[in-house]
Amino acid sequence: NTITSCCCFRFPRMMAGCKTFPIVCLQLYLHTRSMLRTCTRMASAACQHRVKSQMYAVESACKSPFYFTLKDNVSPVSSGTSNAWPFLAQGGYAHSLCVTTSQRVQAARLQKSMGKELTAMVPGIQVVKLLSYIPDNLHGSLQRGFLILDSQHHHDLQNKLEGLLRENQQDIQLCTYTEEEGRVWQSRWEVNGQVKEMDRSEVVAVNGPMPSPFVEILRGSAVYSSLQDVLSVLRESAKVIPEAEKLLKCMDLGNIPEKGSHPVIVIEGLDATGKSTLTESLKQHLKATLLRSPPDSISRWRKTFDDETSLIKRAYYALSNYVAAVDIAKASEVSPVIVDRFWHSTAAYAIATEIGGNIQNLPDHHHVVYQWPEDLLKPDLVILLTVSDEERIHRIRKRGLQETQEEKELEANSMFRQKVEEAYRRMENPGCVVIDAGASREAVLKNTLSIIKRHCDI
Ligand SMILES: Nc1ncnc2c1ncn2[C@@H]1O[C@H](COP(=O)(O)OP(=O)(O)OP(=O)(O)O)[C@@H](O)[C@H]1O
Ligand SMILES: Nc1ccn([C@@H]2O[C@H](COP(=O)(O)O)[C@@H](O)[C@H]2O)c(=O)n1
Repeated sequence: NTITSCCCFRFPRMMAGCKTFPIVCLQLYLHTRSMLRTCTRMASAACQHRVKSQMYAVESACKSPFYFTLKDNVSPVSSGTSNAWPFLAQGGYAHSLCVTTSQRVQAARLQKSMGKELTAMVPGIQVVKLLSYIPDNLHGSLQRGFLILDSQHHHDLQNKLEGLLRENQQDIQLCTYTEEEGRVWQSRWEVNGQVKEMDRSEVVAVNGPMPSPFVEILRGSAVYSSLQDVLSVLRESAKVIPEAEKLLKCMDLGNIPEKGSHPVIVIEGLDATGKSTLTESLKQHLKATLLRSPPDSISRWRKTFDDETSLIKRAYYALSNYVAAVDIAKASEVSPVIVDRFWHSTAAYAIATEIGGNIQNLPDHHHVVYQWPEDLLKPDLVILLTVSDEERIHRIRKRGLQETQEEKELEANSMFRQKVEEAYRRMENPGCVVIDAGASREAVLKNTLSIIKRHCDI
């Protein structure tokens, strides 16, 4: 950046009036371009190699992550190190695949497609999320990937992984882990004409940091904290997703819209907790305007973004709240506004999807991911509807609509539901007022109206 700014701004000013100015400028430009290319190549090459302090974190379904690092990285007195590898029991193998490209949209899309490919590769293998990073530069060094657990040592798996490496040799790093007499070795593979084992290093299990890197990377990769963050991801996405370009054109990038004098009330909750039923009734009772996020103006692209990586999908939903805020602001000048889902839905689902395992793995209370973005119109009241799992599933079945993939997952995965609801409960500024929506429609409406009266000037 410094070189470019010097070339484009400072240098021309210094040279103004000089006859050779255009030639010098061109030479400087070409030189700068070649230097930048060399830098990019060096950075990419550095990514392909091991860095001594590199740490790996493996997501675990029911516990905190499993961490390991190169043995050279661990001081002999460092506590908590052990080499009990849960994955390598009985002569099994494990492989790690990390995406090394630094372009985040490209990296996220490659990771998603690799995840799909790996899961379908060989029956019986297990694929879990893995992060590789350097502790004092987590965001700058982060590489996402997978640990592939092959307890039965399938012969064709290694060939298939080599195929993947060959196809994506500039963008991924492949390592294999084997255990020999209680010591675990990491072999790094590289394409050099053919796929070759480049080097072998001993790795050891170590204690990990709190909060875990899976929590630390949530902000900016699934939970956004400003419109600028969202736009930067969508602008990068627009190079490969035409719908992102169209979406950006819908965004009015003027000032932050200000709420009118009437109250804005958001209704949140898991699917089939009764949000649509309640919001329709509130609309009638309060003579309110009913809006939803995503708003109709951008919902035609929802399916495209639902099929995208978390980074891009969540950017779509985050943006949809900013787009909805413009309508909410206008409507609240003339009547109360009821909003069916808003920011809390975007954040709660993103957190619960990204954080594997159980509720204990969620970011602690008051974490930054639970905070309302400062540049987003703030509602006066957020109500969270909760019902028991049995009742909710009963309502889904009775409703008889076709379920989305996410709804199917929600139905199948009780832990996921609990994490979404707990994330909702941890939201702050504004937090949620929780209503038991398991009662009759009339009782839920009555209870909600009395809470609205208490909190808002209605
Ligand atoms: N209090 C209630 N008691 C019994 N059934 C209810 C109640 N509220 C809503 N229902 C029924 O439960 C089903 C789901 O309700 P609704 O569509 O309002 O939920 P929702 O939260 O908007 O769902 P989604 O988020 O999936 O759109 C509907 O068939 C609705 O008629
Ligand atoms: N503001 C929002 C609204 C929705 N989502 C995502 O959509 C899913 C549910 O939408 P329904 O139309 O079925 O209510 C929800 O699970 C979120 O993933 C969002 O992120 N932000």
